Amino acid sequence: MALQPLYLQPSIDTWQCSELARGVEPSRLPLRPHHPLVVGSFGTADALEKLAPERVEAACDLIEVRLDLLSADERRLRNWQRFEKLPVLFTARRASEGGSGDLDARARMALLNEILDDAALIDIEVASIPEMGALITELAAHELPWIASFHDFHGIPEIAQLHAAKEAARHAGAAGFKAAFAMDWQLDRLPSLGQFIVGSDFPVALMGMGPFAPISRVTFAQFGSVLNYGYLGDTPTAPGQWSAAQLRQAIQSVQSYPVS
Ligand SMILES: O=C1C[C@@](O)(C(=O)O)C[C@@H](O)[C@@H]1O
Repeated sequence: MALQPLYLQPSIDTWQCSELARGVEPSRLPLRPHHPLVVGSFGTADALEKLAPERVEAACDLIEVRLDLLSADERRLRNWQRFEKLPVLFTARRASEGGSGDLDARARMALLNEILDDAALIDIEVASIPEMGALITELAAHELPWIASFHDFHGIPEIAQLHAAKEAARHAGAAGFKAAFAMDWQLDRLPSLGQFIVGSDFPVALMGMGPFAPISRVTFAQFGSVLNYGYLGDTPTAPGQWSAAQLRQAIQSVQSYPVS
C-alpha cells in the first residue's frame, strides 16, 4: 500500500513557523486552516473486518486503528488494508491513558514497528516521549509524522498544562498535539479552550469525553481542531463519542460558522 504520510497544518495559516516547515511543500498538506478532519476510530476487530469501505470512506477522512484493542491474530490479518483509499493512523495506547492490555513502552513500540509500512500517522502520548525515543528516531528516518497525545479522564486540564504538553510535543518533533479530557459540566471552559486552538501556530486537536463530548467535539471543530474522532462500527473508543458519520454530518452542518 503506497499511501502518502499525513501532514498536519496549524488551524491558522502560520504553518511556516512550525516544525512542519522543514522541507514540506504546503501543497502536500491535506489539512487546511479551518478545515478539520474527521477520524473514524475502530473499536473492534469485527468492524475492521466487516465494514464496507465505501461506508467508511463516506464517514471520515482517515481511520484510526487501535492496536492495543486487537489480538495478535487480529493484527496479523491487517484488515485495515481493506480501506486503501483512506490514510491510517495507528495507536498503541498506554494503559494510564485508556489503553487496553497494560502494554509497556517496549511492547507498544514493537506493535507500532510492525505496521510502519501501512501508516500515514502514528499516535504517541506526550508522556511516552521519553521512553519511546527509538521509535521517534525511526519515524523521522521514514519521514512518517506522528501526533503527540494527552488524555485526562478526570477533568479539564488548565490551559498552562495544555500549553506545556503542546510545547513538549513540538520540541520532540511531533506534527501536532491532541488532548482528550473529561467534560462533565464545564461548558464555560469552551471559549478559552477554543482560543487555545485558534491562537496556536502548531496543529492542535481538542475533544471532550463524557456528557458534553458531543457538543465539545462540534464546537472544537468550529475553532479549527485538526483531528476530530468518532467511532466506526458499534463500539465507541472514548466515552461520549459520536459515530464518525454523525460527527462528520454535524461538523459539516456548522462549517459555515467557523470561529477564529
Ligand atoms: O486519543 C484518542 C481520542 C479518543 O480518546 C477520543 O476521545 O475520541 C479516542 C481514541 O481512540 C484516540 O486514540
